[in-house]
This record gives sequence, C-alpha cells and structure tokens, in this order.
Amino acid sequence: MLLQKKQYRVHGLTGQFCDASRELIYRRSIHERVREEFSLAVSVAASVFGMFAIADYYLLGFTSAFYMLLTMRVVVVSLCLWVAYIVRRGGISDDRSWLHAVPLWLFATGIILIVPLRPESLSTQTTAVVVATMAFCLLIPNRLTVVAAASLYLNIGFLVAAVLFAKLAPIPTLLLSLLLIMGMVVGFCALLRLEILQRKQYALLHEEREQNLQLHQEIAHRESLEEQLRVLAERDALTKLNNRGHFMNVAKKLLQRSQADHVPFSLFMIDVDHFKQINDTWGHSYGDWVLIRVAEVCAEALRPSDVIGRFGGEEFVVALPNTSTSDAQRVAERLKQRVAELAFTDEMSELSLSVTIGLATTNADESNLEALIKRADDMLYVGKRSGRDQVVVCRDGLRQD
Ligand SMILES: Nc1nc2c(ncn2[C@@H]2O[C@H](COP(=O)(O)OP(=O)(O)OP(=O)(O)O)[C@@H](O)[C@H]2O)c(=O)[nH]1
Repeated sequence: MLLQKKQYRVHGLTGQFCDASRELIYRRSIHERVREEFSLAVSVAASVFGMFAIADYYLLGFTSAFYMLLTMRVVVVSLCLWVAYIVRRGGISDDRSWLHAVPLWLFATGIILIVPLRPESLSTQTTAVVVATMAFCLLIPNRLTVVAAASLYLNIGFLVAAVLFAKLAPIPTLLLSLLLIMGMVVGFCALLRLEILQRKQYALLHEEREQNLQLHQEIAHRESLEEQLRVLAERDALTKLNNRGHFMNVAKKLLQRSQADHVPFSLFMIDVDHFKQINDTWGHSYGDWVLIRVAEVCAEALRPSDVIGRFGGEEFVVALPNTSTSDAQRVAERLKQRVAELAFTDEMSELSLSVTIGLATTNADESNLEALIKRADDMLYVGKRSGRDQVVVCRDGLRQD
C-alpha cells in the first residue's frame, strides 16, 4: 500500500505524477479525451482570433497595417487549424507532444504582433492577453508546463512590445506588469489545481480498482482453500471416494428420505478377497493401486443417485436409495463382475481379483442405518466363510444367496 501511495504522489509544481512511468500511463489513459478537447479548443480559439480582423478593419480601414494584420491572422488561424486537424486525425504521440505548444506560441506571436500595428488599442489588447492567458490555462488540458512556457512568452513579449511600440511610460509599464503577473499567477494556480485534482481522482480510482482486484483474488483463494478443506474432510485420501464419516452423514439422510417416501433402501458392503495376499505378494503400493482401481470400477458402475464410500481398509460400502433387494442384487452382481474383469498389466498380470458383497434392504419401518450396515456386514461375513466371490443377500433378517 505504501508502495502504491508513492507511485501516485503528485508533484506540487508541475501537477504531474512524480513517478515518470505512472505519468506516462496516466497520459495514455486520457489520450483520447485530451486529443478531442485540445483540437476543439484550438479550433474555437483560432476562429475567435480570426474574427478580430473585423475590429482591425474598423480601427485601421483598408490600410497597409490592416493588410499586414490580416495576413498575420490568416497565417496564425490556418496553422492552428492545421495543427488541430493533425491532432484530431492521428493524435499526438508522446514523442511529438511538443505539437501542443505550437498553436499556443502562434497565438502568442499573433497577439504580440498586433501591438506595433495597432499601438493605440493597447488597453483592449491587454484584456485580450489576460483572457488568452486564462484560455491557455483552462482550455488546454493536461499540459501545464507547455501552457506555462507559452503564457510566459505571451506576457513578456506583449510587455516588451508595449514598451517599444506603444511607448509606455515607466509607471503604466509597472501597472501593466502587475496586471499580467496577476493573470499568469491566477491562470497557473487554477491549472495546477486542476491537474493535481485530476491525478488524485485517477489515483483514487486506480487504488480502488487494485484493492477490488486483490479482494477478488483473496476471495477466490479462500474459496479454493475451503473447497480443499471440504474435500479433505469428506474424501478418502487414497480412493477419493467418500470417507466413512461423510458416507454415514449422506446415507442417513437418504435413508430418512426413503422412509418418508415409503420406498425401499438397499445397502451393500464390498470386501476385496484375499487382499492381504496382494499386499504380501506385490507390496503395499501395488495393493493401494488395486484399491484405487476397485473404487473406480465400483463408482463407475453405480447410478448418480447411489452413494459409495470407503468403509476402511479394503472394504467399501454402497447406499442405494429407492432400490429393491432384487434390483440391488443385480447391481451387486454387476459390480462383482466388473471387478473380476479388471485387467492388470506387467507384474500383476496374474492377479485374479474378486470381491464378496453382503447386501441388506430396509424393513418397512426401519430407519437405523447402523443396523442395516450390521446386517449387510453379517452377510459379507457369511459370504467370506462360504467361499468368497459372491453376493449374499439378507432381507427381513433372512439370508438369500
Ligand atoms: N495396500 C493397502 N492395504 C491395506 C489398506 N488398508 C488395509 N490394508 C490391508 O488389507 C489387508 C486386509 O487383510 P484381511 O483383513 O486379512 O483380509 P483379506 O486378506 O482381504 O482376506 P479376506 O477379506 O478374508 O478375503 C490387511 O493386510 C491390511 O493391512 C490400504 O489402504 N492399502
């Protein structure tokens, strides 16, 4: 934050960002607006400057001084309109920003040149110089240094011309100097304040944007952490199936729903046969891999509404809401078949894998998940004792295989 504040510090005299790269970025961001405003301001000022040819005519008539003034006005107006056109068409790139100064120096020169040709109208011209100084400051956006230099040239040039050609006495010269200085100071301060305010506004907007961005990143990071924590809390690290605790929570809700809807709810326990031998023969990591493959095959063979979890070790549990015993038995047989068909390569190619499944379905008013698991587990035990690789079904406390 401190670093950002430093980036957005504005210089008290130039009204620009102290950080040159920040100033460049700022200028680029307002480039389009400045281009249009500059072009419009120069076009309007050129038209007004040209219109004063009427005043020249009334003061001088068709004299040589009038024609000289007219020529000067035509040159200034044409050049200014040309620059305004260039700016509007192609814009001013950063390396050609001096083009902003050209119309100001042209106007200034034009106004100064009026003094030797119309020295008697000095008071009117003094007003014009003050107005022009203000116009430079207020109508030329974001170019404080350019404007300050051009204003200085206009005012000093005008004062010198007034002394030389209008033969101004020392006291009126002093008064005129004070008036011009006042005009320059007021114009400069107004522009400086405008520049500083604009940059502060820009800095605030950017700081707010950056803070918003950081906030969004923080929220996304927290959401991803929460998701990771949730996965850790609910998933089994090895098989990525629901862990026992999460399975129990979900299965309990499903069982309650089935009871409320008066539909059957089946559950089976799956145990990999002779799994210890797999570990002993190929090692623990191969055993892990077998568990992962069994978990994948089982999960793939189930409906989206069924829920599977790892109960512990090489034992899995499946809840089948709205499923009768006969339907659940078909699913169990299918699972057993899929596991048996699992193909292992290389070192484990000789492995013939089988599972024993104990199946139980709820009685009419049964809502105790633990009791259902116990019955399925009992059937699993029966299956293990009677040769493994089979599905053993229990309904209403009776065994059916
Ligand atoms: N690789 C691996 N082995 C595990 C994991 N959890 C439990 N086991 C092993 O699984 C084996 C289970 O052995 P037993 O309970 O005797 O069962 P079994 O060998 O499958 O025999 P039956 O179930 O009677 O067919 C044990 O050796 C455990 O160490 C695990 O996450 N990874």
